[in-house]
Amino acid sequence: MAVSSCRRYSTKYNGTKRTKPASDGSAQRSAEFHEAQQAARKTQKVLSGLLALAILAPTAWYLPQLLSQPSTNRIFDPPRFTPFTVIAREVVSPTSILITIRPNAATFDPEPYRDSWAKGPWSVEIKQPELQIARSYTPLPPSEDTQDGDLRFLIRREHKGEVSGYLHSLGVGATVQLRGPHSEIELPEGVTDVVFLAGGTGIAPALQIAHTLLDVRSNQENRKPKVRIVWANRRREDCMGGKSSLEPGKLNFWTSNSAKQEPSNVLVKELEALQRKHAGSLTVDYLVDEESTFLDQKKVMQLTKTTSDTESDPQLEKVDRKWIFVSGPEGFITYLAGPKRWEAGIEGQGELSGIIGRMRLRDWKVYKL
Ligand SMILES: Cc1cc2nc3c(=O)[nH]c(=O)nc-3n(C[C@H](O)[C@H](O)[C@H](O)COP(=O)(O)OP(=O)(O)OC[C@H]3O[C@@H](n4cnc5c(N)ncnc54)[C@H](O)[C@@H]3O)c2cc1C
Repeated sequence: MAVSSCRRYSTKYNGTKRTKPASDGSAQRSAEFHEAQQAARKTQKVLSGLLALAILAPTAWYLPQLLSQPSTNRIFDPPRFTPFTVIAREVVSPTSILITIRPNAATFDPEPYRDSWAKGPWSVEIKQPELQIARSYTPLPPSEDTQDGDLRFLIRREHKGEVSGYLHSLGVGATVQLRGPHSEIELPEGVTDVVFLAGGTGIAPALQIAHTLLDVRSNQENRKPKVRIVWANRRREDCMGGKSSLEPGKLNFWTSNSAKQEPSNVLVKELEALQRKHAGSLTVDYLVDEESTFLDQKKVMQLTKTTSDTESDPQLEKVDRKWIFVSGPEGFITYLAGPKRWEAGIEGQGELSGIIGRMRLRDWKVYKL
C-alpha cells in the first residue's frame, strides 16, 4: 500500500518535471510546491462549495414547506401513526390513570399543538398494536411539568375494554402510536359564558375548553368569559376531595360523616389550582351518584341563571355567546340533552331533548361532545 501511494506521488511530479526543463533544483522544488498548493486550494474550494450546497439545498427546499404547514403536522403525520414514549403514569383512582407521553422524534417547535389549542376541544387516536384497532382520546392541557410536545391523558379503564385496558397496562418507557389531531368543534370568538356538564372522562374536553378560552385566547380581564364546570362521577373515588357549591347540604352531610376528609386526588388538585389561577372566571363543582347528588333541572337552571357581565361583541348572535356543553357516557348525554345520532356515517348532534331540551333555554347554544 505504501509503495503504491508513493509511486502515484512520484509519477505525478515526474510527469510535470518532464515538460519543464530543469535549470535549478530549488526553483523547481518551489514551483512544484506552489503548484501543489494551488491544486490543494482548488480542491478545498470545490469541497467547501459542495458542502455548502449539501447543507443549504435541502434547507432551502424544506423550510418554506415547514413554515407553511400547520404546527401540529410537525409531530403528526396522518394517516400514519407517530410513535410516542410513556414518560409518566399516575394513578387517579382505582379505574383511572393519568399518562404523559413524549414524541420519540425531537420537536424544535415550542408550541407544536397551538393550532389545536386555539380552536377548542380536540382528540387523537391511539392504536392497540396487536389488534390493530384505534380509539379516540382527549389530550389534557399542558401542566407545569410537561415539555414541548408532551401530551397527557386521563384514561378510564373500561371493563374488558381493549384499548383502555392496553393503555392501563403500559409502564414508563413503553411506546404508543398516535394519529391526529381531530378538532371536535371550533369555538367562535366572543364567547361570554360556558356551562360544561361533564360525566367521568368528559372532564377532559371541559379542561380543554377552559384552557382555550382562559389561557390561549387570553383576552383583557373585562373580556374573560365565565366558565362553570360541573363534574359528575358515579363514585367519590374518581373525584376525591372535590367540593360542590351546588348542593352544600348533602356534601356537608357526607363530609361530616367521613372520619376525616380524604385528600384531593391528582386531578382534583389540578382543577383546584386552575380555579385559583382563574378566580372569578372559572368554577368547578363535583357531583357524585353514590352520594345522591345528581344533575337535575334545578341545578342546570341555577348554572344558567347568573351569567357573566363580560362585554360582548354586539355584532355576534346571542346564541354564539352562551354555550352549554354536555360530555360523558352515552346515558349521561341522553339524560341531559337527548341522544347523539349517526347521520351518514358521522356521529351528529341529534335533536335536543332530555332535561335541557325541556327547559327551552333561549340564548344558549347546546353542544354534545
Ligand atoms: C372524541 C372522543 C374522545 C375520548 N376521550 C377519552 C379520554 O380522554 N379518556 C378515556 O378514557 N376515554 C375517552 N374516550 C373513549 C375511548 O375512545 C374508548 O371508547 C374507551 O376507552 C373504551 O375503549 P376500549 O377499546 O377500551 O373498549 P371497547 O373494547 O371498545 O369496549 C367498550 C365497552 O364495550 C364492552 N364490549 C366490548 N365488546 C363487547 C361485546 N362484544 N359485547 C358486549 N359488550 C362489549 C366492553 O366490555 C366495554 O365496556 C373518547 C371517545 C371519543 C369519541
